[in-house]
Order: sequence, then C-alpha cells, then structure tokens
Amino acid sequence: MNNNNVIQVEGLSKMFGDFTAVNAITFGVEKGEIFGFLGANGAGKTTAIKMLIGISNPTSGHANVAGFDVYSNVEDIKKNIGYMSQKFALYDDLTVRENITFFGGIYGLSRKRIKEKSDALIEELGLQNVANKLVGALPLGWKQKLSFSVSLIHDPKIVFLDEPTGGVDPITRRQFWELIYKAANKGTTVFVTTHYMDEAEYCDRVSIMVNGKIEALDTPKKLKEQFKASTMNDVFLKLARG
Ligand SMILES: Nc1ncnc2c1ncn2[C@@H]1O[C@H](COP(=O)(O)OP(=O)(O)OP(=O)(O)O)[C@@H](O)[C@H]1O
Repeated sequence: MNNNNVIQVEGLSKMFGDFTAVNAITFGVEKGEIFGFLGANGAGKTTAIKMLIGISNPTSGHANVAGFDVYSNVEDIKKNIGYMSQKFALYDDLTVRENITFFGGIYGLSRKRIKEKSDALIEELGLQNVANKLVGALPLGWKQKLSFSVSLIHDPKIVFLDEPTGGVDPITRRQFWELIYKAANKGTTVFVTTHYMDEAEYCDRVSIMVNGKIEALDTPKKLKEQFKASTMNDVFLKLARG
C-alpha cells in the first residue's frame, strides 16, 4: 500500500444474488491524481463507486476512502467526498444562487461561508448575468459545470464524477475538464468515469473494467504501449470487446 493513496481498494466485490457485478477489484489512487475509471455499459463502474462513497455495502473485500473504512466509517467518508452522478442535476426550479445556498447548507457550511463560496463560484464560472435565473433555463453544459462546482463546495478531499459530461459538445467538455484540472491542481483527487475516450487521455491514470474486473490500469501512454494502440479508443476496444 502506498501511503499517498487517498483511495485504497483491495479485492472489493459486490454480488446481486448470484450475479457478480464487481469482481475482486484492487487499486489505489494518489492524492491530487485524476483517475479515470472506464468500462463499457454494465461493466460495474457505478456499482463500484456506490461502494466507495458509502451508499452500498460491499459483499467482500476492503476499501479505504479519504482515510476511512467503507464498512465502519461511512459518515466520515461522506463528509470528505463530493459526488456528481450521471443523473445529478441541480434543482431546475431554484436559481443558480439558491442552488448553491441550498447545497452549501446540506454540506454544513455557515451562512457566511456560503455567501463567500457563492460569490467566488459565480465569478469563476462567469455566471454573474444568470445568478438569479432559474437553473432550468441554463444550457446543459452550464448546469454540469455548476453541478461540479457545487460538488466541491465543502472542499472535499476526493470528488467522484460519474459520466459528468454526458450529452454535451466537445468544446463544453473541454471547458469542463479545465475545471477538473483546476481542482486537481489544488490537491483534490478526481475519480471520474467517462464514455469519451478523448477524456481518458486527459487522466493521469486510467483503469479499464470488463465484466466486473479491472483488466488494465496505467497511464494512458503506457496503456497505449502495452496494447500497441495509437489511441485510448483502440485500447478500450481491444479490451472491452475482447
Ligand atoms: N441493484 C442491482 N440489482 C441487480 N443488478 C444490478 C443492480 N445494480 C446494478 N446491477 C447490474 O450490475 C451490472 C453493473 O452495473 P453498473 O451500473 O455498475 O455498470 P456501469 O459500468 O456503471 O454501467 P453504465 O456505464 O451503464 O452506468 C449490470 O449488469 C447491472 O444490471
């Protein structure tokens, strides 16, 4: 085990009846790393993330997240992580500022801190002109950027992003990744799943899950060498499609 690891997973499994959704996965993620968690539909990514963020009990194995055990310290894990799910959208019928205030409150920030964070976040995202507009009226890409920033509002050690950029154009996705880099540069560890292989190239390291197992894990450069592939897309196709 590497002491710099903020996520350490050993032989973690999840079964639904007889079906093994996550099959004895083992890996570590270092502080400040952007870790890509890839796999085809149904490979087991969301199931694995749910165990790591403390909302689903593993069937067996071990995992430590932000210094806390997934079996016994779930509440501590929740305080130290941010999470943006595939479906997570902010409340469409609240304004940008109201959403930030609402989620800041849920994460236990003081009113003063919420005000400071709201101002900083609105400025950083260039949302000054729409701060008092309903989130429902914003384009999807803006919602996703806001949603990502809100998932960081309590300065978590790790942020889990489950397909955060689904459905938006490449330019907006690139802007989203600028926010990811910024967070990682400040020391936040980013654990991200994606279906976009260009995004896999932006990660420090990438794991590829096939039928519940991690079949490959390395930097994009080394994975391309290992699989004699010119792009991450080729690596993915070679592995995920057998
Ligand atoms: N609660 C559940 N009960 C039974 N089977 C489940 C349950 N949750 C997930 N599964 C199954 O476990 C497998 C892994 O699903 P999971 O959602 O983790 O995959 P994924 O890699 O996140 O896929 P996607 O990219 O589509 O989100 C799938 O076959 C799914 O049908």
